[in-house]
Amino acid sequence: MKVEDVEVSTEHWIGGERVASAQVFDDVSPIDGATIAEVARGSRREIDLAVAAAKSGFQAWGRTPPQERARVLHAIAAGIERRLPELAAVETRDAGPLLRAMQRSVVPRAAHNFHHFADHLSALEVPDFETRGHRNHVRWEPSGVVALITPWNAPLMLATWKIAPALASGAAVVLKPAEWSPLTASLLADITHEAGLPPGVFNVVQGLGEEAGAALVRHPDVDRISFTGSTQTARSIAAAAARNLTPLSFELGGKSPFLVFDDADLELAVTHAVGQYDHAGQVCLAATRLLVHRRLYDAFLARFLERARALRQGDPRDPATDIGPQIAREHVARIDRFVQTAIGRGARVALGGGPNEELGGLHYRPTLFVDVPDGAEILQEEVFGPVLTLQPFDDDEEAIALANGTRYGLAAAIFTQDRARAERVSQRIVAGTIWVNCFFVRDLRAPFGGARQSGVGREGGNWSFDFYADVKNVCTAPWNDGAGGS
Ligand SMILES: NC(=O)C1=CN([C@@H]2O[C@H](COP(=O)(O)OP(=O)(O)OC[C@H]3O[C@@H](n4cnc5c(N)ncnc54)[C@H](O)[C@@H]3O)[C@@H](O)[C@H]2O)C=CC1
Ligand SMILES: O=C(O)/C=C/C=C(\O)C(=O)O
Repeated sequence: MKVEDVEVSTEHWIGGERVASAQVFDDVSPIDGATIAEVARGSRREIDLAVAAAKSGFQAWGRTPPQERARVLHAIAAGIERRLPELAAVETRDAGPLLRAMQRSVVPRAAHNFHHFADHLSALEVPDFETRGHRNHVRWEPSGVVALITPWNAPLMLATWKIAPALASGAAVVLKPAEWSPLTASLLADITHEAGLPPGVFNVVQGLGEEAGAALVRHPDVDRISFTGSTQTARSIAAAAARNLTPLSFELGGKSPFLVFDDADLELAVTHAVGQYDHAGQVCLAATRLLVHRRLYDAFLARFLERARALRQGDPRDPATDIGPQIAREHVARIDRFVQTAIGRGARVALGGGPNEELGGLHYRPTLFVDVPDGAEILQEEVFGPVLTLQPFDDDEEAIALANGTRYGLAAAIFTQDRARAERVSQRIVAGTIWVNCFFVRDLRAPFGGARQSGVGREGGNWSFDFYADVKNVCTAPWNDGAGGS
């Protein structure tokens, strides 16, 4: 079928072929609430087929020389680059991100995910060290079938962030994309095929989490599970994985702090603080708890409100739009529940505070809470919408205590012009990633993941290979064949 004039298959991609299901589910666009596709609703049957196809595809792919794997990955990246306009248009219609962000950064990042892990594979440095004349030689061996489960908020970018290192390591993949934004995964399947990836090495099963997703994670032939999504879903996946002792990697929710010290560059800090509304706040990393030194508090608040009031909500395809819609009406209602509960607890709305009905109710107004009572839910739970809180602090100790005061530990942002303070505070904040005087600067060699309830394990660079591959050490005694060495 056609979405934004692009031909997109709504069937699964299994063993190099399109496969239908008896049942379908509706894919609704967040732009106008229209049903844009009826997508195959996979069940245990399709998961069994896909895992079997991956197992079979793995036999040859796992033995394919790294240079050849890297070549195919670069070809996939080139396919993504070639089809950038289509991928951007379809994902914007499907999930609601700004079209210009898709074109400028998200689709290029998806291609970069493949280029990066292809290059990483080619340059993989194999540790080799000696123990009393014995040589230890470390190898990353292909592991088998990898199950990938991804969320709706950044479907193409987050799926390729996992698919690329999994394929690079020699594994075969079964991807279950989120049911709220399933379409670019289907286009990606076409791209992998055009790039020459052999049948069965990459499979996509569409469907609902509790049905197709649950069947995939409990499958005994799955060798790895990598999941990005909510902390709540992670618990049921961990329980399923426990039955087969399947190794898992989780990238989960967050409630990241944004610390502005009294020596910070105020304009820089405000620019990044307002940026936390990007993608209508549907970003796991979003630093939604603004913690500002009391001396800067009033100036920060005034400047923040001025900048945030200038943001334009609208159609994400319009270049003048800064903030697009939320993913679904249910999600708008969920965000509003958090906001109304906060108001009920006595938090004061300094900005926004409800859906933008003038735009049809799928947009939520950028919202800022001040004077929030200690312990309020809005300071603790991930809203996953354009809702920020602002709290003052008096000294570094209080800032650190507030920053660490949730069950999450995904990321943090620190704004200060004092290097020593940045170093000291970074050491004490519990988070997988800390940005100092910047935000969302990503290098794919860096470890990425969350502490506490924000994740299990790290991906990125060697950490991805350590997870997706079977790491093996070969320890060899000195040879007595006259050739020397071990
Ligand atoms: N740490 C990170 O890198 C990121 C984390 N996220 C987190 O993702 C969440 C938002 O995404 P959602 O799609 O709402 O999360 P979700 O947890 O509801 O769903 C994520 C995926 O899991 C599947 N799923 C649901 N129940 C399942 C089950 N029982 N078994 C197997 N699979 C199941 C869904 O179909 C979907 O594909 C937020 O909490 C956000 O913070 C989002 C992006 C990045
Ligand atoms: O850069 C990454 O690998 C992950 C980024 C996460 C998001 O973009 C998100 O949650 O939206």
